[in-house]
Amino acid sequence: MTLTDLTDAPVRLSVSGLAKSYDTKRGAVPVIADLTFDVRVAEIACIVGPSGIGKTTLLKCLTGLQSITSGSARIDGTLIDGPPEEMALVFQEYTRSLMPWLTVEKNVRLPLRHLRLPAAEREERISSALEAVGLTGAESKYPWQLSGGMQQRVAIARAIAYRPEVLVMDEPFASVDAQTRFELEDLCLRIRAQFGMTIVIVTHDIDEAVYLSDRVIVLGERPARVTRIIDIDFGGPRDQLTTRARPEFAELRTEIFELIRKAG
Ligand SMILES: Nc1ncnc2c1ncn2[C@@H]1O[C@H](COP(=O)(O)OP(=O)(O)OP(=O)(O)O)[C@@H](O)[C@H]1O
Repeated sequence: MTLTDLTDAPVRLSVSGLAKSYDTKRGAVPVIADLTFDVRVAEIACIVGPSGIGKTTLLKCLTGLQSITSGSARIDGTLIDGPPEEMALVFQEYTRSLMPWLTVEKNVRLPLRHLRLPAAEREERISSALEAVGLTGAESKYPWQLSGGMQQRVAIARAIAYRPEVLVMDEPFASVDAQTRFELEDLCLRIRAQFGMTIVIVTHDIDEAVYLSDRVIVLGERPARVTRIIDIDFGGPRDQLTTRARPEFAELRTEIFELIRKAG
């Protein structure tokens, strides 16, 4: 499969009629009413919507950290009813997700302890993950010796060393400066190309969603429903300057902005 024919790729993540209520002292509070969408193998899907609509709640349901009230989420056809082995999660708060007392290399090594890998493969995964994120040579540094962007690269390296089928990211670039954000977005595109991972990202940044996505899933209404699913095809490799300068880019941005504004 090439990255130009993703529409023919099999469905990896399938969400069907997913609803979620939180049990509170005042009773069950519905947050998500009804979400249905698919994400195919090696696609990048961004989830956008107004603040408080339930984006993080959706990611928690997909990663098995929260139970689903009704409906279902499946990965390769298997029902998600706990944290799936095939998934890895990257949070916005890299400072809280990395272990400050462990070196970069040991942070990346951590989740591999649970996989019974031959030693050579384990070492290869660690070094290729660090290489993929441009951190070769920083193995013995501690997270607190690195910039925010580099720390988020470590968190991403840790996720990709695990080689998940689906990489889930919750506002992963919200805490870094604009230049680093562009670099990390391009890193995402490279990871998808190199490892064929399916990537699901929650973002508040509409431009980021348009730049990265094969499909943008717009949430609206309260409790949340899918307002629209927008397929994005720029017909070739993406580039921060030329892709963002295209007229279709501006049209898509405006369309999504309007949808979110109406939904908010
Ligand atoms: N554990 C919980 N118990 C009860 N209500 C919760 C819980 N977690 C989240 N909520 C509520 O669910 C709603 C959706 O929250 P969520 O964080 O999923 O939205 P979001 O779209 O990710 O928000 P933002 O864009 O601001 O990050 C909010 O009203 C929130 O207060």
